[in-house]
Amino acid sequence: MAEKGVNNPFVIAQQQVKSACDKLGTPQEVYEILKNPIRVLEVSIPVKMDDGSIKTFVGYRSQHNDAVGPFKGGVRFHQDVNEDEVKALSTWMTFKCGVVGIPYGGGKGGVIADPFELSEGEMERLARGYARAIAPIIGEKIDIPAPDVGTNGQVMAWMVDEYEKTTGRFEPGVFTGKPVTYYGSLARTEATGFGVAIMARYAAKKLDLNLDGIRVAVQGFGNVGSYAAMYMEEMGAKVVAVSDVSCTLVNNNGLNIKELMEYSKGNKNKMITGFPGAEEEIDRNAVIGLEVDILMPCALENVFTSETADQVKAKIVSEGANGPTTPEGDKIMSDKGILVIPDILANAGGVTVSYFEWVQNLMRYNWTFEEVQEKQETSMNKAFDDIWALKEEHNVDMRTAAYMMSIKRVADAMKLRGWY
Ligand SMILES: NC(=O)C1=CN([C@@H]2O[C@H](COP(=O)(O)OP(=O)(O)OC[C@H]3O[C@@H](n4cnc5c(N)ncnc54)[C@H](OP(=O)(O)O)[C@@H]3O)[C@@H](O)[C@H]2O)C=CC1
Ligand SMILES: O=C(O)CCC(=O)C(=O)O
Repeated sequence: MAEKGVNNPFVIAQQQVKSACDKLGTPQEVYEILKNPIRVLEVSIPVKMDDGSIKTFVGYRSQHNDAVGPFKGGVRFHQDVNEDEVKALSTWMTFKCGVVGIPYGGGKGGVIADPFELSEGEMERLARGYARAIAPIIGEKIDIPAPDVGTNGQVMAWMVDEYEKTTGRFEPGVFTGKPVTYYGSLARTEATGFGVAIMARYAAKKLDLNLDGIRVAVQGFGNVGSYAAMYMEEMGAKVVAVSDVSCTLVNNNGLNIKELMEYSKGNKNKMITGFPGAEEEIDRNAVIGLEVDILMPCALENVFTSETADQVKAKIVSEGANGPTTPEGDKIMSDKGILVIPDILANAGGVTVSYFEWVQNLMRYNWTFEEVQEKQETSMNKAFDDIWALKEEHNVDMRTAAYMMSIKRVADAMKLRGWY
């Protein structure tokens, strides 16, 4: 999905930034600074495998911009990770943090590895090796990684432990997305999916759509997709389709999402195939063309492209994944009148609650689940309203408006700091 040539995500990220800079009329220095990450580190991680052999994995940490605050962004373990993908993801993080107005810049990490091919022990040694390798450039006030595709709270806990062993400093806030029992925040695990759902609900309200019985399809059933689906169901919608790499499950009366979450946990590689509560199983890619009102891409990049965007029948697309839509895909969906809630807004709940986790870590204090979700919702609804107002004022789509708002914040900080 994240190929280097066709639909290169970094080229797309640069185009998105450039087109919003042009709309804003920023001085050319702004794009000149924002077009590339400030630093990209490539690391080589030797891992002792269970059979006694040594296998070397390649990893990256890209630090895009820290004008507003420390670099922030997840770490992806996936076989298709590459340098340009990590650079794009770090660029998107800068502007995502700007959208919700949290005091961070953008960073992102990745390791070329298929987690499903690794035993738990190999996964732990890889996570620790990566944390050791990037330790010189991260820190609680410098760069704060978190989970992304293929990583989770346990991986973050290993990394915090390894960071302490490597540096001699106990800084639990150097990674976020940790388990609640080890310096994590309540409501972080749910945060990204919850945000994708509440942004869809907010958009539905704008379009006068009632959520009761509304048809929803979700692509990807990992951390983001599963909670997005669960919250949509709780809000009264019917989640009629869910996909992962194995298939798309369909049930026109609505899938029981909690049962599906339980089922996939116990299934090989956490897959959804074989779920008894589905009416039928169809091709995994068919999910995007189904007759639904709301579509939630929660997997990887380049889902809605010049070749596929035309299949979309939904009225609202809430982007849980980073970079699911290419600029051509955006144009096609916009021409069809589809309201696309851009990734840097729709999935900003994860980093927002990571920020709350970090604040709690620095204070050595804990908030309740309800407090965290309430703060998240207030922050994301405000971002939605601000972006909506800009979209109306400049007659642009929500993605361009989101970039315009965020670029202005980052550019103001760079100006005040004397970067241009
Ligand atoms: N975790 C977070 O807090 C945040 C994540 N995001 C973004 O959300 C997206 C998902 O991340 P997350 O849920 O954490 O990752 P996970 O690893 O938990 O889940 C990814 C899911 O995507 C599925 N998937 C992969 N390829 C395909 C495909 N071709 N078709 C259908 N499904 C597919 C996977 O299936 P399988 O398991 O079968 O391989 C899995 O269900 C990513 O783009 C990520 O960057 C954005 C903000 C925050
Ligand atoms: O929680 C975080 O810090 C970052 C999450 C992330 O990687 C993302 O929003 O893409």
